[in-house]
Amino acid sequence: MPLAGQFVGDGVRLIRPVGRGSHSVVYFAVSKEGTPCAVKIFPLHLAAYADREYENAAPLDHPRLVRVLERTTVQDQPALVVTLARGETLFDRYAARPALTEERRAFLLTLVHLLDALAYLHARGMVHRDIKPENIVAEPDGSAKLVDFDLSGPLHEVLNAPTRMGTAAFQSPEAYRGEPLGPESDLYGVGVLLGWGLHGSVLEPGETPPHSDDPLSHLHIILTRRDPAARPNNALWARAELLALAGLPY
Ligand SMILES: Nc1ncnc2c1ncn2[C@@H]1O[C@H](COP(=O)(O)OP(=O)(O)OP(=O)(O)O)[C@@H](O)[C@H]1O
Repeated sequence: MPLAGQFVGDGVRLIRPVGRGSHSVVYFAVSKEGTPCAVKIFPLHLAAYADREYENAAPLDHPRLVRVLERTTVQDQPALVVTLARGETLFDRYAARPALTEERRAFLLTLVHLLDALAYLHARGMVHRDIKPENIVAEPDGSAKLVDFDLSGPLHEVLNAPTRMGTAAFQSPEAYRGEPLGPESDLYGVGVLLGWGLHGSVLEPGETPPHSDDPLSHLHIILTRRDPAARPNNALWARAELLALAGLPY
């Protein structure tokens, strides 16, 4: 049976797909009061992802994070009702143009909002572990929200078996090695995003960035240091540095 038109949870009606990830399909939906929201639907065998995302994210409440409202099911598939992030993903928005030359102010605002979200998460003892353009939804002025907490978890979590968290191009070297991850690993992803904005493409891990006269290239280089111990681990410091280098007021 098609999912569009189905009712889930407390009278939430699915309207149409709005995004797709490797673990789920996400629908635009409307609550019974008429409020737009999103419903993230997982295949049955990934119920543990839905449970983990609900456990990790339900207590979170920050303007730069979507809120996970309810754990439910849709035609027996595990699902989450989530507040809607308006706009388009950074991946869609900047697929064909370097963000920092074409839309500097909007992209800087997006990075500031991302760092606000990470500062909140890190202060609560959590790490996102999957910073990438598909997980950041931005409005035309650059206002952004971070989505997708199914890989998130406690800082420096030791898992039963080494697990490579995240998505290859944005993954820190320690995430690639399957080591426990801290705030500096999320900031590595921010650094890769910044490099993408500067150069219009994602560099290969370890690749020397092309020369750039942009003052922000300094921050790109230090946020993508391969040694996690030599990399900044404070999102608020990175936010202040970003604005100072960009010559913008705090
Ligand atoms: N709350 C939301 N509001 C609007 N769109 C959303 C929302 N959550 C997710 N999306 C869209 O759905 C896509 C997939 O969502 P999400 O990243 O949570 O799925 P996933 O299966 O966990 O993906 P991944 O491959 O990163 O593990 C996102 O890239 C985004 O386009």
